[in-house]
Amino acid sequence: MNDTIAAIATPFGSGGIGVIRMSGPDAVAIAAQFFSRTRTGPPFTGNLKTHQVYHGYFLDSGEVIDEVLLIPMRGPKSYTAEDVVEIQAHSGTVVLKQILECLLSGGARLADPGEFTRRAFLNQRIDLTQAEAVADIINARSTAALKFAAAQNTGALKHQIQEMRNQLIQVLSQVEVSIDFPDDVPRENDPSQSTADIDSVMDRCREFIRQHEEACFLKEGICLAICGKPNVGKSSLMNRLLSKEKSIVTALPGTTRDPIQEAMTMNGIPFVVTDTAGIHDTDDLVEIIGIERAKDHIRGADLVLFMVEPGTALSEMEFKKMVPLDKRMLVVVNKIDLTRDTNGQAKPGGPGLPELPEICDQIPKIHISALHNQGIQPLKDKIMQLCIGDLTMDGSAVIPNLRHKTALTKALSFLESAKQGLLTGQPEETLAIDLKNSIDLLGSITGETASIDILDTIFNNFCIGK
Ligand SMILES: Nc1nc2c(c(=O)[nH]1)N(C=O)[C@@H](CNc1ccc(C(=O)N[C@@H](CCC(=O)O)C(=O)O)cc1)CN2
Ligand SMILES: Nc1nc2c(ncn2[C@@H]2O[C@H](COP(=O)(O)OP(=O)(O)OP(=O)(O)O)[C@@H](O)[C@H]2O)c(=O)[nH]1
Ligand SMILES: [Mg+2]
Repeated sequence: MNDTIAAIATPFGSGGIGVIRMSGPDAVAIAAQFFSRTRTGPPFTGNLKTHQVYHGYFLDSGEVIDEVLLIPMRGPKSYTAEDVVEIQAHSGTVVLKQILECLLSGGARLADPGEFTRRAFLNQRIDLTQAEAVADIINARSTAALKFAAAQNTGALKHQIQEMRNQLIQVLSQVEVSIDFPDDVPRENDPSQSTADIDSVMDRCREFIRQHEEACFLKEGICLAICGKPNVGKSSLMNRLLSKEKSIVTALPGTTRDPIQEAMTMNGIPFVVTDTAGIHDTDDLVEIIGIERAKDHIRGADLVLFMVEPGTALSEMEFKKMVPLDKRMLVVVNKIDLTRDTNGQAKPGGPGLPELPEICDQIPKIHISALHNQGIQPLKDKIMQLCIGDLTMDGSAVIPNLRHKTALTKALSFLESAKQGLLTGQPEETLAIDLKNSIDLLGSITGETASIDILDTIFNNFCIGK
């Protein structure tokens, strides 16, 4: 990286200030050609000290382009670990472009998307998980996602993966000793320490993989669909969850036709909630289309709230027609006020709890009254539990990233094979290959063994100037 790159680091459009940054060996010299402490020049020739803020003017052939602040940051104590210069100018596309063009004419090259962060990685200031965390911070859609990305940015995931990888390197070195010096190691060497080490790394891989879906929910948000027969109170629940009158509620069955969608956050996690048309057999053309759309949303949902009301019965056939069985689902028994008083005592003469087919036995259930605002907080807690599970929000390492999951899954299968090899006394050479493969796969997560293709996919998804 012996050239110097430059880019506008702030978004296009007007704003308070705009930042242009440069990184590379000539960054300070290039900036100095255009910088003066006074409006009339001459260019600053003194020594620009690192991590100091200089007030002055950006001049193009003696003409003031803007009043700016200039910050030199000498490597390795900089974002890229190279010499970095930031120029803070007034924001506005024309000003920033003009300054950038001067820097390019002065010897800098326009940076590729993500190239600053790529340099930070190539200069080993950060690893790949931290580079990915930078992108996740920029794209975070919720406070929860931001918290995990920030933890990853400080190296939480890197350290865990490195620990696992080091543990395997230990095992591999034992194996290699017995390949190289077979006479020094008793043949019937006790493999239990090695299997224990492999087991512990496998457990940690499994734990990351198990939490992957929950971690994705944090990052991407969760789609909830409220569905059920007409008039059970779906729209009433929608409005309760949103705390506003979004959907029309009437005593008439068939009120909701089009799916009604709205975004909200619960416990810092983004949700998109969809209220759908009541599903039943009908000849009404509008309702038929509404029901088709309801089913599309049910298929696309991460969690289906399947609503039923007291005094009704549902056959297995009816149930299967409404929701696919493989869905993450919560049965919401609404209008519980009709069967129970506020103390939970059965109301004499009131309708009984809905009768559900046996296949619903395993599905979690919750009782609420959307009309009387009862059981809404327990419902929210249940939704969180079903989607996020035991993922604690303490910012510990998670893998909200398919690349990590794929690498861990492959590493796991090599470790499985290595463990079998150990137990069945297979040749050390085969064992060593399995171990090396899993070590490389863990290394690909942090970037120690990542290919150029992986780097390109990661950094090309960044914006220019990052
Ligand atoms: N103006 C500005 N604001 C910014 C950034 C930036 O580059 N410029 N950042 C860009 O993303 C973020 C801050 N991230 C940064 C991370 C590391 C270093 C850095 O210079 N690290 C060196 C020196 C640390 C030190 O002096 O203690 C290092 O780690 O060696 C700078 C910014 C957000 N805000
Ligand atoms: N007693 C009682 N009535 C409720 C409750 N929740 C909703 N209702 C009433 O049930 C009726 C239907 O409510 P909606 O929310 O429109 O029901 P829906 O499932 O959206 O109906 P469709 O859109 O027609 O499928 C309205 O009269 C509501 O006031 C509840 O918890 N208890
Ligand atoms: Mg409705």
